[in-house]
Amino acid sequence: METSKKMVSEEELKKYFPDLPSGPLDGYRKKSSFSWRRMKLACDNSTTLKLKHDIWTFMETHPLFQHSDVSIPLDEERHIAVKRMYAVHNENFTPFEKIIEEPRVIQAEAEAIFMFDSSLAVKKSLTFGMFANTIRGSGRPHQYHFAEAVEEGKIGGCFALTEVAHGSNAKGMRTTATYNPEKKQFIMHSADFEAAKFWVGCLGKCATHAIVYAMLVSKGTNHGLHSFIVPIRDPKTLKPFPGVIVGDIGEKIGLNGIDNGFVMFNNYAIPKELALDKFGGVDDSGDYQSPFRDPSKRFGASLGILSGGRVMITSISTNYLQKAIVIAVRYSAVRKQFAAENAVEETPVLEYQQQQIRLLPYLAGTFALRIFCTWFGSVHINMTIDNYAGKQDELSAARGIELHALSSAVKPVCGWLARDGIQNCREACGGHGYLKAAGIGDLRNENDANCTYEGENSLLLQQNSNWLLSVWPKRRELNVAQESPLGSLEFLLNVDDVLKKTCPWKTVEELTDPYNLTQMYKWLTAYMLKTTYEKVSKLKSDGADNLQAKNDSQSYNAVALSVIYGENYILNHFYKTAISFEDEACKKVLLKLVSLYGAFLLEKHMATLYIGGYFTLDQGLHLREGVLRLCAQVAPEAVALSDTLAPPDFCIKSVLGMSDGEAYKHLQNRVMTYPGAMTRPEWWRDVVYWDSYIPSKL
Ligand SMILES: Cc1cc2nc3c(=O)[nH]c(=O)nc-3n(C[C@H](O)[C@H](O)[C@H](O)COP(=O)(O)OP(=O)(O)OC[C@H]3O[C@@H](n4cnc5c(N)ncnc54)[C@H](O)[C@@H]3O)c2cc1C
Repeated sequence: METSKKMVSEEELKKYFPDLPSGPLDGYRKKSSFSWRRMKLACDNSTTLKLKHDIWTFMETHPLFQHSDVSIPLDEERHIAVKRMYAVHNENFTPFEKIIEEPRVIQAEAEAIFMFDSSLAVKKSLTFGMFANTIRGSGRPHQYHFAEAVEEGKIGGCFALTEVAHGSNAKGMRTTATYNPEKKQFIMHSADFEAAKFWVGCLGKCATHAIVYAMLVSKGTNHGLHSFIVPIRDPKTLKPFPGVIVGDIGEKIGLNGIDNGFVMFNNYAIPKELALDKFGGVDDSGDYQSPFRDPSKRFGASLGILSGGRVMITSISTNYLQKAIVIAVRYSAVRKQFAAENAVEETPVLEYQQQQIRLLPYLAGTFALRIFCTWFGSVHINMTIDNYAGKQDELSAARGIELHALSSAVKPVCGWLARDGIQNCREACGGHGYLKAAGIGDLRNENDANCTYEGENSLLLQQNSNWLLSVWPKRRELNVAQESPLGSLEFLLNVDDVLKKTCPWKTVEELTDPYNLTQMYKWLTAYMLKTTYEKVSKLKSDGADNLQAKNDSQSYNAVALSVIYGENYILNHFYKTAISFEDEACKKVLLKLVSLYGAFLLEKHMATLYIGGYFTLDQGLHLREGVLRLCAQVAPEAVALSDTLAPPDFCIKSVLGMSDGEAYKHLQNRVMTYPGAMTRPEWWRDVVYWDSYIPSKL
C-alpha cells in the first residue's frame, strides 16, 4: 500500500480527479491548508483509485445508469436494479488475477457501486458474493459448480437464515431437513408460516437457488442447524418448483431495489449432495459424522462465514455517512443566514458553533471509519484467500477469533455513528434537507438496515463482550502478540498499572493531543472490562446463573464495554495511519481529525471517566473546550475534506451537495422541471367542489 501511495503522481491524481468547478465554494477551498486529492491516499492507492474511476466512467456513460428525478414504482425499482447488476457484473471489474495482485480491489469496487446506488451494491453482493462464498466456505468440491454457475450469471443466489418467528436466535429455527436414506434425499419442510424463511434478499423475485439453514433430522434425532443448497425456481423460467411457496415481502423503508422474500417448503425433496456438510452431516445410511465433537463448535464454524458480512457492513455504513457529510458540509458552506453586526454579507451556517459540532466530529469520524474499514476489509479478504488456498500459519486461528470479535463490536460502532451522523446532516440542512432531492433521507433509511441485518447490533455487542469477559481473568499471562494478532487486546498490556493511574493531563492542548487521547481510551477500555467482569462475578456469587448474570450486566456495562473497545481500536488505527502519512500538510490535518474524533467520543463517556476516578479536576471542562476549539480549527478545512470524500456529482445526486456549490440553482432546476410541478391537477374539481362528495355540515 505504501508503495502504491508513493507511485501516485500529481498528474495521475488530476487525471482521475480534475479541478472542481468554480463557484460559491471557492472561498472555503482557498482557505484549506492541504491537497484534497493527495488526502485521498489515506484510504486509496493507485490501483483502487483507477478502479473506482473506471467503474464511475462506465456508469456515467451507460444509459442504464441514468438517474430518474422522480420516484419510480416498486417493480420498476427492482427491475432497474437487476439490469444494472448484470451490466456491472458483465464488466468483470475485479477478475481473480486482479484480486490476487491487490485484494483491496474487492472493497474498492463495492465502495464505487455503493456511492452510486446502495440497492445495486447490496443486490450484487447477495446474488453473487454471499452465495458463492458460503458454498466455498462450508461446502465441498463437488458443490463448487454452483458457485461457478452463479458467477457466470446462469443461476441467482440468496442466503436464507432468518425465519418469521426467529432471527437472532438461530438455534430456535424450525425449518427441517429430514434425511431419507432409501432415496438419499433431504425433505425440506416448514411447519407453518412462523417457520417460513423471511427477509431473504433477492429471493422475492429473482433467486433460483438459496442457501437454506434448516434443522437436520436423521433417524429421529435433530442434529441442529445445517445449511443446504436448495433449488427454488427453474433458472430458465423463474417459476418456483412444486413444493416451494415463494414470494416477495413487499415495500420496505429503504433498499427497495432489493426483492426481499419469503419461502416455505412443503415436504420438498432435494438430493443429499446438496447438503453443505464440510463441518458435519449424515453419511448415506443417515448416521451423523462431524470433524467437530462439540456441536456448538460446528455451529460456530458454519456461521463463521457471517464475519465477512459484518466486515462489509462496517464499510457500507461508512459509505452512507460519507455521502451525507459531503452534502451537509458543502451546503452549510453556501447556506448563509444572519449577519454579524456591521457585516455586509450574511454568515455561512458552517461558521456557527452549533452547526460545527453537529457536523465536524462526524466529518472526522468519516475519515476514521473510512481508513479503518479499508484496512479491515483487506484483512478479511486476505484471510479468505489464505483459507481457500489452504494457507494457515500459527496465528490463523487466533486471527479468525479476534476478527469475529472485533467485527461484532465495530459493526454497531460504525452503524450507529453513521445513524447519528446522517440524522445530524439531515437536520443541519434545515428544511431543504427534508427534500428527497437533497438525498439524505434515503441515505438515512438505507443505513438503518445496517443496525439490524447481519446480526442485530445490541446482540452482536453481547457476542463481543462475552469474548472480552473470557479474556480478563487471563490478562496477566496473555501473550498479546500470539492471542491478539490484530492488536485489539493491546489495551491489556500492563493493565493493572494502567488502572491505578489518574489522568495526568490538565490543559486543553494536552487533553486533545492525539496520542494522549489513545492513552485515555486505553484506561477507559480497561476500566470498562474490569468493572463489567466484577459485576458479572458479583451477580454469579449472589446466585445468578451465567445467562442471567450476563443479561443483568448489559446496560451501562457490557454494551458500553464493547462499544468502547470498538472505538478504542478505530481511534488507535486512525492515529497510527495519520502519524505515518507521508504528506506533511495532509498529516497535520489528519492528526487534527484524530483529536476531534477521539475527544468527541471521549466526551460522551465523561461520566464513566469521573465515576472511575480517572478524571479528577477540571479535565471534563477542558475536554469540552477542546472539542469546540478543534471544530473551529477544522471548519476552514471542511469543504476540502469533503472534496476528498466525495464521489463524482452523478453519484452524489443531491441538489444541495454538488461540487459546484450552486445549491439554489440545482434546487430551482429540480423544482421547475419536476413533472407536473406547475400544472393544475386532474382532480382540481375535488378541491373546488368538495361539497359534491362530502355532505356539508357547515
Ligand atoms: C433489510 C434487511 C435485509 C435482510 N436480509 C436478510 C437475508 O438476506 N437473509 C436472512 O436470512 N436474513 C435477512 N435479514 C434478517 C436479519 O438478519 C434479522 O432481522 C436480524 O438478524 C435480527 O433478527 P430478528 O429480526 O429476529 O430480531 P430479534 O432477535 O427478534 O430482535 C428484536 C429485538 O429484541 C432484542 N433481543 C433479542 N434477543 C435478546 C437478548 N437475548 N437480549 C437482549 N435483547 C434481545 C434485539 O436486540 C432487538 O432489539 C434482513 C433484515 C433486513 C432488515
